[in-house]
Amino acid sequence: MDVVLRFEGVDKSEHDPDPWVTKVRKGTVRRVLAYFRPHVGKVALFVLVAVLEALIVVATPLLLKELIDNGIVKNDLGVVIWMAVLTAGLAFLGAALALLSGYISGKIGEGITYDLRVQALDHVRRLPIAFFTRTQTGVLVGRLHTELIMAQQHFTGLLMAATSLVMVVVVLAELFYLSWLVAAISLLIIPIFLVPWIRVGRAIQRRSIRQMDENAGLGGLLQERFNVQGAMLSKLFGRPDEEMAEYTERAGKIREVGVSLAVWGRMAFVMMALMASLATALVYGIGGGLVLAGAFQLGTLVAIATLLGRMFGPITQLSGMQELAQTVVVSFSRVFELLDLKPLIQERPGAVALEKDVAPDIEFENVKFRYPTADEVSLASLEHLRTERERGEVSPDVLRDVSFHVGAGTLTALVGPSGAGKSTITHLVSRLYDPNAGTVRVGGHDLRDLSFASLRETVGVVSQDAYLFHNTIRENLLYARPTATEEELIEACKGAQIWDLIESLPLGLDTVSGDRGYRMSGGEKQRLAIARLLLKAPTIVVLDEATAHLDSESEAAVQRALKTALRNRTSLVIAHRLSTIREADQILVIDGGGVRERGTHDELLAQGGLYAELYYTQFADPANDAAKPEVEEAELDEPEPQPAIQPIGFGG
Ligand SMILES: Nc1ncnc2c1ncn2[C@@H]1O[C@H](COP(=O)(O)OP(=O)(O)OP(=O)(O)O)[C@@H](O)[C@H]1O
Repeated sequence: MDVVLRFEGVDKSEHDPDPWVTKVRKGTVRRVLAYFRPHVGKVALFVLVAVLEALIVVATPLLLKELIDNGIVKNDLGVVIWMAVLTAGLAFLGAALALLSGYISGKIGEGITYDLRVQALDHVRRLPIAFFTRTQTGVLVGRLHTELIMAQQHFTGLLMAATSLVMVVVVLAELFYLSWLVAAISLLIIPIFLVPWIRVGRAIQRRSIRQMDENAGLGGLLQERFNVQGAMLSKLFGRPDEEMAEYTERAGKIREVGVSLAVWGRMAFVMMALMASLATALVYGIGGGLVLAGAFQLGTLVAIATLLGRMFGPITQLSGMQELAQTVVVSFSRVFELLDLKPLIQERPGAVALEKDVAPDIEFENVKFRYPTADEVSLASLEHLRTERERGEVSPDVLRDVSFHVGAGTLTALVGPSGAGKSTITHLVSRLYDPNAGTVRVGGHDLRDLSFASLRETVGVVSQDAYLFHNTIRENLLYARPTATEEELIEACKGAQIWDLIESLPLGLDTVSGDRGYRMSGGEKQRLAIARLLLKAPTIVVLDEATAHLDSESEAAVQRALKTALRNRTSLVIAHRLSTIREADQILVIDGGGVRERGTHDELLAQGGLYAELYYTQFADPANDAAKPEVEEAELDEPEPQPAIQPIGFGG
């Protein structure tokens, strides 16, 4: 077998050097073996038990020989009874040892997989956001979970195969001791059985891998289509017939490979049984002749036949050992591949913490930034589509020489056309990415000098589409501050204008929200996110004001919630509402990855530049009352009609 495993859902042409295939790097075996180190004691015990098991297996035929030759043939009932009792006793001991061996191999296999899994999870959670934006979630989850389970199973299988090695050696030694002629003949005929057996093994292996591929492919597709957003998109835009055809085709492939696997599995079983029967016939044929010729006794013949019967299982297991070992190495190397991915954003040794509860200022100085390419942050094997890599992806500059200062405790509004770079600027403040040149400072410190813990504490982010875990509202809120009391939770919810709603729910704070829970509107979700922010009480707030999907009532409530959230904090807001923009101490008009204009609303209008243009474009829609200065105060208290089409000028 080639030491490769293919990844799901990717068509591969025959001669294509395929990045979706895991290639085992040099040193991988040594690396796998290193995981054994903490389990050396258990491995030694495992080997000891394997030897004892093998000794019991070879002792039984000797007892049978004794029973026949000195008991039955010599008419001695005492020997017959003793030997029968001893055989039964050994059978019990053998069964107990087999259980013990299974337990130890399970402990070793599970222990090593546990170590690897914990290490991988810890590593992946440290990877930068760029990794997650590049990676197909289903494949990543598969790598961290399903494939590891498989690796563990193969690993345990490998350990069990190792016991077979001990067994075969001991059985062969005894065969030679009993009759070198029969032993030699059996050694010669074993390959005749083994060659087709290995072929069957390979056929099964190939089909198992294909089955995994097909299952993972359908799993990934379902994960994408059957989550709430995916289901919504496919209901609104999907082509049900084509979609169903795709599901059917994939399910058909799974069925096909499943049937083929069942047939080949049965074939393996039949071959085993056939092998054992033919061997028995052969041994009794040749051995019977030798007994008649007086070469050895009847008891020896029975012992040899029994021994051979015991040898086929271990031999067939051994025949698959090399492939099993390769599969284990491949499975591990797929996780190593992840572990070797260096996090682009790391905490500097000796990183400092910002002073708590004091709003710091924010400064961008000649910041240049481009999003990392796939090669820089991700693995080809974790991406679904390969087009970018194949074309030699280049990543254009998104921010070119951005400089600005946000005073401590002030509000800066970012406005500008869609794709201008506003969100990117906010990403740099929370250090989701590091700039390629220039510096981002908070409280006078380069962000790269701050500890992650301090940065997390300082910067709070509310995005447009607030994400909630599938858990109770309470747990979602406590995520921001696990120690918060009931009173603090309620206070935060009141501040975020969401308490009335929560109170009206039958289960209140214990209502399950998130993907499969209580369906919250966009505005409600954002207010809950604001409550989460209030609980966290950061000194810097980064906010992407919601535009879409807010009814006028919840939009007014969100605005009120924001007033509380932004008070006494340094705020950077991607602003979509005139009220926020007018309240800002400074407006930055972002265009083409740079700060094109800066000033207050009135100053910028007076300049008659891009801001004024965007502003009047928005005004061009007479239905857009939100943009009219005179209704701005009222909108915080009373619902008002909203524009049918969102303004394109102030963000996207
Ligand atoms: N993760 C990413 N990887 C690569 N390019 C990205 C990524 N996110 C954004 N971009 C690109 O960076 C540019 C700036 O995007 P950004 O989201 O900062 O714009 P924006 O001003 O916030 O736009 P909008 O108002 O529409 O949200 C765009 O050209 C966008 O395509």
